[in-house]
Amino acid sequence: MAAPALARCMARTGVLPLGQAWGRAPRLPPSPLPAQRRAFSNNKVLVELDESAGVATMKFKSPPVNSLSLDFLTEFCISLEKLENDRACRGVILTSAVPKIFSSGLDITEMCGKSTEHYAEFWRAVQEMWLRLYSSNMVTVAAVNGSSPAGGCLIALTCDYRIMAENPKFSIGLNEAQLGIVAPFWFKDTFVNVVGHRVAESSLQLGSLHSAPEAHRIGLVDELVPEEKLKDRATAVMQQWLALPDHARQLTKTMMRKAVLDRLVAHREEDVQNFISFISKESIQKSLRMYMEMLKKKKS
Ligand SMILES: CCCCC/C=C\C/C=C\CCC/C=C/C(=O)SCCNC(=O)CCNC(=O)[C@H](O)C(C)(C)COP(=O)(O)OP(=O)(O)OC[C@H]1O[C@@H](n2cnc3c(N)ncnc32)[C@H](O)[C@@H]1OP(=O)(O)O
Repeated sequence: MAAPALARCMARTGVLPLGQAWGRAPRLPPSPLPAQRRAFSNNKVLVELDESAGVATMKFKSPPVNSLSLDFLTEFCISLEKLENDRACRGVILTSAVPKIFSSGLDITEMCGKSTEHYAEFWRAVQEMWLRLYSSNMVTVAAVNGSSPAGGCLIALTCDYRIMAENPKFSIGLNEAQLGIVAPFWFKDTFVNVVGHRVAESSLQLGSLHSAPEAHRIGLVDELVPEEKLKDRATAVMQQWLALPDHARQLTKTMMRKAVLDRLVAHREEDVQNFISFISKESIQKSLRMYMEMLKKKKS
């Protein structure tokens, strides 16, 4: 199904028509086939699957800043679903093909001056991305090779393990408060599960963007490595995780994440309505417009 048709279907039903994102049967190990590499790509996400290792790399390629637009989110979910259903794939590394940027977070233009229907469609796609990634049966490793504010940080937090390039110019964090907006409860829950309540509380209130060393110190990322070693390190970490039996790891992951996933699943439509009423406020629209202007001025 083409991305726009799929987006419409997601807007109508609230889920991708490809199957449920959570509560799947455990994955089976891949059959011992000869070594093979496959790649598939749509406009914004490139996927390379190394069948012999059982590992895919998903590269975000939506310049200039890999913002999470409706199209991006739809393509992301399609790619993830394909891998989830592929017995040859047991793990996925998420990284960026755009230099210096992992992802700039939700596409602000999707949240400015649009219709209620558009906000609902967009927010369902954001929810879908998170539900699918957080509940994935695959091992998920974020190789954070650039700045990663807000929704970009959420993607990294949603993975099982985070490795960041130790470039002092890269920052990561849930900076929503700086935009005059509020991270929804499931962003907050995911953050708390990674860094703990105290750190999450102050970081969220201040809308902090943490430098790579600071992010490592507070546990937001698990490791820092020189940029040129990021890919190899992500591959090595993936191998360590895949050395364990899938079923034990998957059931443990489900046990750790179920409460947080269930909370959104139970309140999904309410969360969409909250988003619409919040984002439609004139004061919030004004804050977002000013923020976009600030980004543009920074350039000139
Ligand atoms: C109790 C009640 C609670 C109710 C709550 C209910 C619901 C919750 C409501 C809302 C929740 C929303 C959650 C939002 C999450 C988000 O992710 S918001 C997005 C936050 N992102 C950012 O703040 C990042 C902004 N961007 C930057 O800081 C920089 O662009 C950069 C990523 C560091 C890259 O810098 P640089 O390389 O210098 O590139 P430029 O700044 O020049 O940018 C290039 C062009 O890209 C445009 N752009 C950048 N980011 C975005 C974005 N996120 N969306 C759309 N567009 C973006 C930028 O404007 C430039 O455009 P032009 O070339 O000037 O046209």
